[in-house]
Amino acid sequence: MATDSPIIIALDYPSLDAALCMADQLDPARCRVKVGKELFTRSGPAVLEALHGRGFEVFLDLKFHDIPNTVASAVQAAAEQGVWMVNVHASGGRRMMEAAIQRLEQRGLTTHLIAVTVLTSMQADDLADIGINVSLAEHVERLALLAKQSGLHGVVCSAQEASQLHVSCGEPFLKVTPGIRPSFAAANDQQRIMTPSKAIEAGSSHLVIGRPVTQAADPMEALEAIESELGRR
Ligand SMILES: O=C(O)c1cc(=O)[nH]c(=O)n1[C@@H]1O[C@H](COP(=O)(O)O)[C@@H](O)[C@H]1O
Repeated sequence: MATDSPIIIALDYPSLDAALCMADQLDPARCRVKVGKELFTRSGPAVLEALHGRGFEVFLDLKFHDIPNTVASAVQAAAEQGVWMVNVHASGGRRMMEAAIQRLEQRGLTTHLIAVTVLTSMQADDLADIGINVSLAEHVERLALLAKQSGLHGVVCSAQEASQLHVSCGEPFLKVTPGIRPSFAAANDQQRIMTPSKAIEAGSSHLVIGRPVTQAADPMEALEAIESELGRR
């Protein structure tokens, strides 16, 4: 079931049962869901089947980063399981991204392929630690342009960079933004954060939201507060 909601709920849970318990409170007409490293490592493809069976479009967030052939094969494997979106690290480089998108095209697979620019948990200091001495905004833009030139459908970035990428990468180019924090939520380990409404105003196409909903005392109330902030209820 396709939804026009920009909201993607991150199902960061340690077991299939816990993830499905949350999914069963959600409505596939009102959001998509994201399966990340912990849940997929524990439950494997069974979680994708279970979520697809409930009508959800799934973003499989495994952030592949390896040699081109390995990443292309992993992206193909994800797409053949019917996921709506899958991601790689843009820092894997042009040849890696081109191999991945070409593999999808050769097989007629329509899964969205996007690239992580700079993780939303990072600040300028963290980039300096790994030898990157340009500004964070500049590095995000460089990786986003590389993803676009490699033929990818969009990027993962922070909402703080979305308006800049709207200008430099043009449209249509997906800007999937984690680090979303409604005013009622704690930042946790996220550094580059923004509220849901500001993120949409800045040009985010999709908002990835985890703990502000999944760890709220009443997750549905938290989701509804976000929907009303976005004028969707
Ligand atoms: O690719 C991602 O989804 C991602 C990229 C990024 O730069 N930052 C980031 O937080 N994420 C994911 O987005 C989700 C954010 O969750 P919360 O911080 O709980 O809202 C987590 O599942 C992260 O793995």
